[in-house]
Amino acid sequence: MKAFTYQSLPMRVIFGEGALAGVAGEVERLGARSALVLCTEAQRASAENVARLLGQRAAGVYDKAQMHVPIETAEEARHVAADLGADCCVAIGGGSTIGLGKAIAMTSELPIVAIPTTFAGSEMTPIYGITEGGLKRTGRDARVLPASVIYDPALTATLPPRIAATSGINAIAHSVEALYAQDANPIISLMAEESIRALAASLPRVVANPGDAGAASDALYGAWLAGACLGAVGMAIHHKLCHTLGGTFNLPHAEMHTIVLPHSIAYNRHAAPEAMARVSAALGGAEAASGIYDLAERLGAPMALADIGMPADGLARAAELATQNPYYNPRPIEQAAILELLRDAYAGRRPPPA
Ligand SMILES: NC(=O)C1=CN([C@@H]2O[C@H](COP(=O)(O)OP(=O)(O)OC[C@H]3O[C@@H](n4cnc5c(N)ncnc54)[C@H](OP(=O)(O)O)[C@@H]3O)[C@@H](O)[C@H]2O)C=CC1
Ligand SMILES: O=C(O)/C=C\C(=O)CC(=O)O
Repeated sequence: MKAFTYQSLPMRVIFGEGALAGVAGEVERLGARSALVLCTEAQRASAENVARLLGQRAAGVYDKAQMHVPIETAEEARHVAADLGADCCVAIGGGSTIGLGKAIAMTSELPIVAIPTTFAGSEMTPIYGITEGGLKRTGRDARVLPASVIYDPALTATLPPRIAATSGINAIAHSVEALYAQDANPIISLMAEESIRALAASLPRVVANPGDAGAASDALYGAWLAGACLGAVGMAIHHKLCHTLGGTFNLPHAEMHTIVLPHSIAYNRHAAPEAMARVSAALGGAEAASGIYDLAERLGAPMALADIGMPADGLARAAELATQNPYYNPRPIEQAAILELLRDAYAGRRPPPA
């Protein structure tokens, strides 16, 4: 086995049906006494329930979390936390809400208790993303890694099937890229393959029956593993493309990942054969690129960038931006080939056989 480094991330995880009831204990364990509860407007009722569970340890609720964390929202939330004298944030929601908690932690070092309600996996990473002037800036900062994560499958039960499907494939994308990461290692690759297997097997059950607690639990387990992979190793062309498309064209995050992933895999299919074999094994033998495409289609996910608001005349610009300061990738990043990838994703074409 080749030499590698592996560093586990310092956090505590509670997983299971009813785990939400432990939120006050997690805040207390951090030594915090005044938690700002973060959410989106639509999930305010969930946040107010968390505040009730926190009792005297609740400082208030801030309900303006938004996708891609606009800097204006981040700065307003930072002021609210300071004005309330918050000494902790509790983020209940998807990656947008957890991302807001990270933006507050970046400048205040307030610890985060993350309560994910999608499969995005942000709770497991020290990665932040903040959007300013139409460009999304991402980076790694130990201060933004949540101190505690509460996974309660009941909280994903209200996810609309389309969101559950695409958020699950967002998680699969983390694991796919972890398998061919420049700093890939056997431990994370084991987690990545298991993550893809668990998600590919459970997402059809979640979409068919959102109330299936066992399916939700299996999907959340897969998302946890995927998030841990994303937090532990570097990403490649697929995540670079999605950050470019998300930040510059403000496309819906999980749908964008779902549409682009099969094409990113196809781009790398001959440059990372071992990774492709592990994706295929996790899919039960299907070829990696077309297997992910077929899974997404079976889940009823959108399959074309054209259908989620990508302007046709933006493709060349996207290819140009995505190839500036590119992430590591197993295959060399060539702008013309990336533009072809984006055109296939724009049209929603099924990747050709390997
Ligand atoms: N830093 C990191 O490591 C990572 C960051 N991200 C970031 O996170 C964001 C994407 O995360 P994602 O979770 O996909 O997006 P959101 O948090 O925006 O959630 C996606 C959608 O799901 C809805 N939703 C969430 N939870 C529920 C629920 N329990 N019931 C019903 N609807 C629900 C939201 O509705 P509503 O908005 O109305 O609440 C929203 O419409 C992006 O900004 C991305 O960049 C993603 C992965 C990793
Ligand atoms: O954009 C961020 O907040 C940082 C990372 C991610 O979104 C990972 C991903 O693209 O799913």
